[in-house]
Amino acid sequence: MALLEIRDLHLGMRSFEGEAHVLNGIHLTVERGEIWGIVGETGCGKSLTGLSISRLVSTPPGRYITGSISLEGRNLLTASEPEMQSLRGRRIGMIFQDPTTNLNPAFRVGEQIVDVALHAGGLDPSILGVGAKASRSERKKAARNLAIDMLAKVGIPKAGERIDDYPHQFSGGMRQRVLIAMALIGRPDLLIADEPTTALDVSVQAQILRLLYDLVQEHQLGVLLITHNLGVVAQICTHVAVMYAGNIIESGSVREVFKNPNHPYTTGLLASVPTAKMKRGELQGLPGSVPNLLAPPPGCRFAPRCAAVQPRCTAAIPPSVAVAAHHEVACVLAEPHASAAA
Ligand SMILES: Nc1ncnc2c1ncn2[C@@H]1O[C@H](COP(=O)(O)OP(=O)(O)OP(=O)(O)O)[C@@H](O)[C@H]1O
Repeated sequence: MALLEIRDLHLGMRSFEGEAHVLNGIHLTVERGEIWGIVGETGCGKSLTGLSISRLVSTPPGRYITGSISLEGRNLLTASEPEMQSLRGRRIGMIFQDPTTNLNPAFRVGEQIVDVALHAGGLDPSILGVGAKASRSERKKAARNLAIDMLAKVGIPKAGERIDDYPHQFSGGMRQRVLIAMALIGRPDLLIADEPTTALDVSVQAQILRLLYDLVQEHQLGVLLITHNLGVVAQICTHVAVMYAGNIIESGSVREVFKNPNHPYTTGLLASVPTAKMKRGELQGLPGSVPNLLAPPPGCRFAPRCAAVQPRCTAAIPPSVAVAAHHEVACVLAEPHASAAA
């Protein structure tokens, strides 16, 4: 059974201007030990996919959500709110972009991480390693020790002392490490990391990504890494899902998709990445912009920007077809490759 299985996920949002169909039939399967890079231009639905899995899309503005999201067979869309709360504290870990807004400046780092450890320990006593009859002070002590261990594990030097500092006494990279420690303290099976290193300088970014990679090797969790950075995906992800205007238009193993991109959007996205070897003026951008999701174009939503558009592209959304093992593409251009692969 897959760790995470998303089938035909649709999400609608209501705003002052009208109703936007922001996720438009997402399919995704994540196994343990896989790190999926979710990429695509701004506004294509990456964050809302992550928030839908943890069921954190508030209603309103969320209007409807249909399809299924299964965590080892349990459909999260039909789970009760208390069940979701315990899943979020234990089996699903989340890291968001900005460490300054996700730590409360008024409380010591230790108090915040110990709270998370106590919550996780309440859901699964084995996490704290104390018996069911342990007193509150014994549980608190175990939670503090666990918090210090986790902080040390994510590379906070002198964790036993730093745990009593306030967030403003930590650098941006260290605050992000604290958030990673918090997300991992419940030993999650699935980690959703939404641009976890965007606000950090490149050397800290590299350290944190290395840490994530090592943790996946050690604990065999599944990760969804939402990012704009295709270089990061090439470095640490095993798989990639390319999103465009609410759909996954190409997905598969990083090696296969990056070596042999089939969808014109993926090709354009890869051509937009600057490299040190490029000559001045050689960098290509993608012409046009993501469509307004209040009134998306008919058929393939990329058609108005596509240089290879054909009349049938606007008739219906092309189905996703396998063009090789671990490589699927939703584009009419991929159909001949699909028959050849079959
Ligand atoms: N609360 C909301 N109300 C209405 N529409 C929303 C709301 N939140 C997001 N959207 C719309 O949903 C679409 C997808 O948003 P989402 O945040 O998932 O994009 P994203 O791919 O993560 O973008 P970015 O890379 O900029 O974070 C966007 O068009 C956005 O305008």
